[in-house]
This record gives sequence, C-alpha cells and structure tokens, in this order.
Amino acid sequence: MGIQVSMTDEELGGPERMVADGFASPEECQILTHLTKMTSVEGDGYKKSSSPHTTAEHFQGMTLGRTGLMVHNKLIEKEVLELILDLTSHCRDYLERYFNLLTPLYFSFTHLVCRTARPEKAANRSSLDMSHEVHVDNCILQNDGDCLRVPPAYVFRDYSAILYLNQEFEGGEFIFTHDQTGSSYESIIKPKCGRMVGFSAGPKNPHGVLPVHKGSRCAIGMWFTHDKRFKEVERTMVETLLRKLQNEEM
Ligand SMILES: O=C(O)CCC(=O)C(=O)O
Ligand SMILES: [Fe+2]
Repeated sequence: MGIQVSMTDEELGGPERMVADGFASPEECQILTHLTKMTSVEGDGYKKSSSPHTTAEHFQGMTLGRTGLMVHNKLIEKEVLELILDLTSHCRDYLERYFNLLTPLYFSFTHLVCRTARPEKAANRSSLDMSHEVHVDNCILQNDGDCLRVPPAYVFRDYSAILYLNQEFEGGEFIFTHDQTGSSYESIIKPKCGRMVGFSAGPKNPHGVLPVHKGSRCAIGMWFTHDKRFKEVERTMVETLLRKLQNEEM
C-alpha cells in the first residue's frame, strides 16, 4: 500500500509538520481499535487518571507493556502485538526520511488511546472544553509564550506522531495553533484510518485536540527521541517476548 503526503508544512501553517495517509489498512485499523476499546484500562499511561484532560470524555489507554502481558497470558494473539510494532516502526522510518534526519529516532513511548464522549455530558459542554488542551510535547507552555524545558515535561522527546485508527465519531479534530491560547488555528486535521500526523516535539508545534462530541476516537500516539538513554523499555521487552515465542514455534 502506498503512502501519500496529504499536507506539507506550508499547507499546515508552520515548520516541521506533515500529514500523510496509507499507514494502515481498514482491517488493521479495525483490529487495533477493537483491541484498544475492549482491553485497555481507564487512564493507563495517564498516571491512572480516567479523565486527564476533560471530564466530558473517557480516556482509555493501552501501553506496549500491557499488550505484551496480555500476549504472554494468551489473552490476545501475538500477531496483534506484531502488527502494532510493524505499523509504528513504518511510521518512524517514514518520518526519519521525510524530515531528512541525520541521527536515528528511537521510540520513547507508544500509546494506544481511545477518547470517548460521555453522552450525559454532551449537552452542556463548552466549546473551550478541549479533548486535549493546547500544549507542546517536550516543554511546558507559559502564558507569555515561553516554553520551559524542565521536568515534568518530557524534555527528551524530539519528534511526535499520531496514527489514527478510525473516523466514526464527531469532533476530535487535531489542530496546530499559533500559541498556547489556541485562539487561532494554523491548521485543522480530521483523523481517519491510516492517517499519520508527524511533527517536531518542540515549541514550533503547539497543538491540541478539539472536543469529541460523539463516539470514540482511537489512535496510536508515538513519541521519539534522538537520545538512546530514553528508549522505550517496554518496546525492548515485547520484542524479546516475540522473539521467544517465534523460537518456540520453530
Ligand atoms: O490524539 C491526538 O491527535 C493528539 C494527542 C496529543 O497531542 C498528545 O497526546 O500529546
Ligand atoms: Fe501532544
């Protein structure tokens, strides 16, 4: 399946951003949406908070570690885990080439996430009640426009990408904004199966997610680093698990 770039940095209104389609087939999206909806845990990967951003939505998350545990316990097939690793690696390789990076990108975190509107909260929801408030992935945005590169910000994140898994929901558009107020969008991206948005993780790229008004919005969030010290431990663990299972089959 071919990849098509559908929006360049110029069309997206700022530098070091891109949107491309074709990273997952409808069948692959369906398998992973189902997995995330059915087996993820409220707040997993979000410091156990079931509503880290807005109480008008449920947040369900699934880390690679939890997926590996489920494969180990024979609750899901290993092919599902292989699929997650294959699709996300393809996204990473594509971004490295697209942005002409001279040093490799390592995964620092991979997260399958569904955001589901709570119907009982929909009627009174303010349009300012974002699904994910405007932020920068590797620093803490200040009111004066400064971005502090200090913990608890994930200062080691260099690039970010989101691979979308579905489109059967209302709202939930991804926005790039001019600053942290989010008052002016530079671009708006409608999620759909197989679409990836990729961008550098620093202050050039403030972004957020508009309210999900109806249904579940599922995606794989990926964060990358150039610094080997922050490589995703859970990815290494599940790769070892899969090698072990493949050897047992031989
Ligand atoms: O799901 C999305 O489209 C973006 C999420 C995001 O920006 C984040 O988790 O840091
Ligand atoms: Fe983000």
